[in-house]
Amino acid sequence: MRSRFNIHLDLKKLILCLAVSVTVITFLNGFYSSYQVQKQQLQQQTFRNHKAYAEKLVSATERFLLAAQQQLAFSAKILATQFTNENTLNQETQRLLLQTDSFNSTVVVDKQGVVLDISPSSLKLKGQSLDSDGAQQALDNKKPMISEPYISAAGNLIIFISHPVFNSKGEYLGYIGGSLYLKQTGILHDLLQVHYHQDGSYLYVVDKNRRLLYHPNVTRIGEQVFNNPVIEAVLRGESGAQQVKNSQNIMMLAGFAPLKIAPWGIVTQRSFSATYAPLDGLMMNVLYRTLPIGLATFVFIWVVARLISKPLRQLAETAHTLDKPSTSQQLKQVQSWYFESAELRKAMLKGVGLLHNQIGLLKHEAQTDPLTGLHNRRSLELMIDKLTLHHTPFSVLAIDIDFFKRVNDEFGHDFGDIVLQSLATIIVDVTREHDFVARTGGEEFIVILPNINVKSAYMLAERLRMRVSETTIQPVGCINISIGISGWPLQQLSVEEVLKHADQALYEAKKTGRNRSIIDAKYQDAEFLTLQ
Ligand SMILES: Nc1nc2c(ncn2[C@@H]2O[C@H](COP(=O)(O)OP(=O)(O)OP(=O)(O)O)[C@@H](O)[C@H]2O)c(=O)[nH]1
Repeated sequence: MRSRFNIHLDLKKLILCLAVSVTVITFLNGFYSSYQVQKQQLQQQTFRNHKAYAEKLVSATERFLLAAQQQLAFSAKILATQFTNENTLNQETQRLLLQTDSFNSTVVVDKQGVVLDISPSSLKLKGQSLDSDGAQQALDNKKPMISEPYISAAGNLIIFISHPVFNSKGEYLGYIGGSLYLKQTGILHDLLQVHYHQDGSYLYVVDKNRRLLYHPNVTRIGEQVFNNPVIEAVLRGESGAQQVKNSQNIMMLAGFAPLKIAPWGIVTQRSFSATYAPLDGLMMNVLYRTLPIGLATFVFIWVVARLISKPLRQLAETAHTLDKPSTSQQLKQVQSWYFESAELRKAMLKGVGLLHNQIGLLKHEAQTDPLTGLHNRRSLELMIDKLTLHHTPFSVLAIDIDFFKRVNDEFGHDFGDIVLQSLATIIVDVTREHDFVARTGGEEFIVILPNINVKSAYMLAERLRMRVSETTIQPVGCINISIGISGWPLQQLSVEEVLKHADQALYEAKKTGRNRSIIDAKYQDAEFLTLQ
């Protein structure tokens, strides 16, 4: 039956395919898992770092704001007794501006909101009323405060830190304050800029109105940012870390922490691509390191596949020629080194043995006369072909039982068979081992005598005839035979003609009284046979 799949895959290729697929899948799975684990670790690490970083910046910023408030408190104490002394006012505003380096400008304002002194003086606001949000808040609150960001009279985005000034009787005199220009360099800017990472991380500070107080992109300072879950979380007073999409729709890993001293929050973040960039190199490294082992595994599998498939392939190839005599030898040479192939070889050897026995038996039956066990006509033809092929001369005896019909008629067919078998035994007994005896018809026999001339053949025929006539076959008694003799080669006669001449001589013997041997007339003068 034809295979449903006409695929020319051999075992070696199948093993190789299977093993390579398993190896590649295992490798890819390992590679992918390792990538995912590394990525997760990197993400966790980045979250931890950024949260810690945001908290650290919160504490640094709070320290700075606290220090600024303390500096203002110190000045307010001095001004409590010197509020009308212009020199002292000027000294304090300048000292705060230059010594502390905390503010972009400093100012002393009386309780009506009029500027008593301002540094730098280039701002030219002395004597003017301040009506900015920060100034108004400071006057209204009469306590230390940090304002919300607002646009100053000079057009700067400002945060104003102020401290009230009370005299010894506790009367409110005004306040002293310092402003931080959010869009310009200053201590707050420096503080946050110093910490700015060069690895793709950045941070921003946001106030309760979701307004950016600090951002590395200065143009965005003052901008309000809505719908940002990280900003919402930090303004709720939470600190932590999470993934977030920034305003440019870039995925970020963010850490965040709120300030306590002001309603602000600090967010530090890094893009996915910057975070995971080292992974590419790492994974390439893994690939390079795994490659030699992978190649070695492949070679190992290839060799093993060859070893496993070799005996089976040899057995499969031998299976095509089971009827050849050399098959057994070929099977014995197959090195079946593992159980299944060894068993298969054993079974094939057994099968081949049985097959050859069967073939031999059939061959024997095809060339044997079943009654006498002598060669039959087919076998006779093969023998003659062989002799003529090798130019081996031979003589022919054509033998026939005289009046055999009478035996059958008188004793029955079965006893007739016994006579035939007895005659066969006598012929084999009288002839030599390498002479060829065949039963070619009912009671007709042909004997081929290789390398025997017709004269010697005649003498053997006579010996045979005498022996037959002297042998008693129970219950038939004695029988006689007639023999015609010819030989090959003779002149240009073919083998068929030679056999015909033996028949003619036999006919002659019958005609001239039976129980005799006659050499065909053509051979009367032939003393010896010679090759032509
Ligand atoms: N028992 C037996 N008889 C056979 C067999 N084959 C042929 N015969 C018989 O052999 C006989 C041959 O008879 P004929 O051809 O008349 O020859 P014959 O009686 O021997 O007479 P001649 O040959 O002239 O001497 C026939 O009776 C056949 O039936 C066989 O296998 N067994």
